[in-house]
Amino acid sequence: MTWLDLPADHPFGLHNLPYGVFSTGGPDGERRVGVRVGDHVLDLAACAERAGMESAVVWRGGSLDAFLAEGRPAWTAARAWLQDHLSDDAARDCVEPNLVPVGEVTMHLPFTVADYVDFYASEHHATNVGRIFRPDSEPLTPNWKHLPIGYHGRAGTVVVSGTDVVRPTGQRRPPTQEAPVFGPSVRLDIEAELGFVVGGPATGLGRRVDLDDADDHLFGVVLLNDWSARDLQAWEYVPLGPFLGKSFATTVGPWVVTTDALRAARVPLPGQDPEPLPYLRGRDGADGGPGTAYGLDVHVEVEWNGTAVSRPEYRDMYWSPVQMLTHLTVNGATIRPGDLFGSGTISGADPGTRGSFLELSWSGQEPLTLDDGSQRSFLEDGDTVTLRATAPGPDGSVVGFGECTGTVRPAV
Ligand SMILES: O=C(O)/C=C/C(=O)CC(=O)CC(=O)O
Ligand SMILES: [Ca+2]
Ligand SMILES: [Mg+2]
Repeated sequence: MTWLDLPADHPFGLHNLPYGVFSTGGPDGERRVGVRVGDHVLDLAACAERAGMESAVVWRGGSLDAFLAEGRPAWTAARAWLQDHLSDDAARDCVEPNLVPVGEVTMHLPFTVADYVDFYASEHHATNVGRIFRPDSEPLTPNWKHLPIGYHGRAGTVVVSGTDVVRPTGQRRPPTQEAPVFGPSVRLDIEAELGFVVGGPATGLGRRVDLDDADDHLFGVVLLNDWSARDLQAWEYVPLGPFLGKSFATTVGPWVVTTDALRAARVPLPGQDPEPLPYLRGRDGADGGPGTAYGLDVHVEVEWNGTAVSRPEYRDMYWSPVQMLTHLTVNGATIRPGDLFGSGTISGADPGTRGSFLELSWSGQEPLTLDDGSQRSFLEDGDTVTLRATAPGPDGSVVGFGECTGTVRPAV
């Protein structure tokens, strides 16, 4: 217990300490790196400077970029320093003046997104989409259980929670027609995902990251909504995969929860059969615990205009984040700090755990009823979708991710 007096079950207690970038005095205020502590944001550079910490400089500059580049030893040291400082009465003088109530801040994109990749790591999601998009084929393609399938997305349209999403316009082919039409998407959807934030030294061209080293490149985890225009997607994706149906916006949560804070949330994967090729194979954990290719016990909630419509469980994901990162570099492609990769839509076997409206409404055949009595299959203008998540922390504590929200605006 410290002078901060945070309840033990607070999702932003000292066991969490996620990083973000905030301003006060509105969105145009100076951007500062912050750490969420309870219902406050700690101005990290100001606090560290006041404490005479030499490395405080990495937190100046209004983004996490420099800190991400430092790598695992610096991340671990910073976490230990924060935990010490925030629980030491003697440090109250440098902490307290630099705490800003969370209601007074505007949150910004926490880091410069370098390359953005999106995977497809849920067997249930891939099976559902396969059934809906390709009813005449096997739902899972022959490669699906041999490699984590992904595509390269658009880093420049990754936006922070709270940013409006303009309904995309493009080509779609109505079901009864041969020729495409042009106009606003009429099947705008979401995808509830986690995003993994890469840090540490950039790798060189031609090098690959071994599975055992992948963790050292994983700084943290954000909530991620991969907004998807299903009609644009269905018409354009053969043969090269997702393009304009997904590149118009991807929303991330404002808080980067560190992989250090998620140690207690590691769980074994649901099971991989057939066994993957050696470069993707982890080592088993002791006593049935998580191995080196671990899953994460993160509980996600999807809310549509205030109605909770789904509760995806990240532990249902087939591929581990370290397998995704390893696979991403196996051809010698470089990674660098600020790279972001999405897990893919988080869907489980239970219909109440599906992470997209395409699946929840089964492509419009089974509309959902919201609490206000209205019915929905896909998004209407003015609709708001909010993702939330928590994970178990040490000793019965809870790790919060905050919210990842966005409202749909009419097409231009
Ligand atoms: O199976 C398909 O054709 C496409 C599926 C997706 O929507 C791709 C995607 O974004 C991956 C995911 O979120 O799991
Ligand atoms: Ca996706
Ligand atoms: Mg997207």
